[in-house]
Amino acid sequence: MNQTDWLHVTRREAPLVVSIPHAGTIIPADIEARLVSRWLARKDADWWLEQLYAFADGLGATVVRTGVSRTVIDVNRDPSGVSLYPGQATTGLCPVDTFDGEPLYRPSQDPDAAEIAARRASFFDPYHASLQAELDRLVARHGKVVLYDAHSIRSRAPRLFDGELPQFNIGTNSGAACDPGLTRAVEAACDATGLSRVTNGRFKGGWITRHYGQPERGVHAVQMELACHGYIDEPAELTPDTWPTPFQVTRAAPLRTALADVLKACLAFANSA
Ligand SMILES: N=CN[C@@H](CCC(=O)O)C(=O)O
Repeated sequence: MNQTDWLHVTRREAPLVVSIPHAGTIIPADIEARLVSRWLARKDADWWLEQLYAFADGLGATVVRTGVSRTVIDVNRDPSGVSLYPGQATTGLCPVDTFDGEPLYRPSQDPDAAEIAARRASFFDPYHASLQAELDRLVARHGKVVLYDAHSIRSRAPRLFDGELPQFNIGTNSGAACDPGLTRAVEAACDATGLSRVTNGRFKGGWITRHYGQPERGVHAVQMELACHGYIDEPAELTPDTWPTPFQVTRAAPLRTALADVLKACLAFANSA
């Protein structure tokens, strides 16, 4: 697969990079043939994020997005295979089950170490080479850059967390990934909506936030995990007939306005002395 078929980089000049690691649905045919079902393999995608954040390049943000499904390889996981949350339920670099614990592969079809290494070379490394190059380019130009890692998830996923997720879940690797001033600015933009928000709750930031967030080197990273009911219907029961639901432009409008304010707050922080 040619890189341009799946790796999308919109290059702009402002000191803000938006990473979209989980909206992809591409699964190569040889992998798909070994999966339990096409639907299950795409169930945990961050649906419609490219539509939700379509305004970002208009703000001057550089956007890096993979079209490849996280089921093939998850670019938000440590490439060495170390768990994001040791001892807790989570999905891995080449996940073998869904958020709900359903097996993704037919019996004896899980990827072995050689296949994981090949997927890493094909899809993980190019994504990160692009992300690193864009961050380097913008740090060289501005000195200080915000990396905003964009996610969404169902508001209820009992294997991963109790109860219902707030609308905005900000992750900064418990404060290590960015200056506290950026965290406060993003929190303020979320809180101005009156909608629910938590910082470093269940979602503290994945590998992208943890790896690139190095304030001392000019990269301030923040992860935004949205409860997806802010822009789409979330059915009580997920089946191939009910999920995913379509993107809803009207429903998404207030959330988009809030997210534009969040990204503007990121830019104001990056442009500050
Ligand atoms: N929708 C995706 N969520 C992220 C969250 C990472 C974290 O735990 O903060 C993921 O699975 O990579």
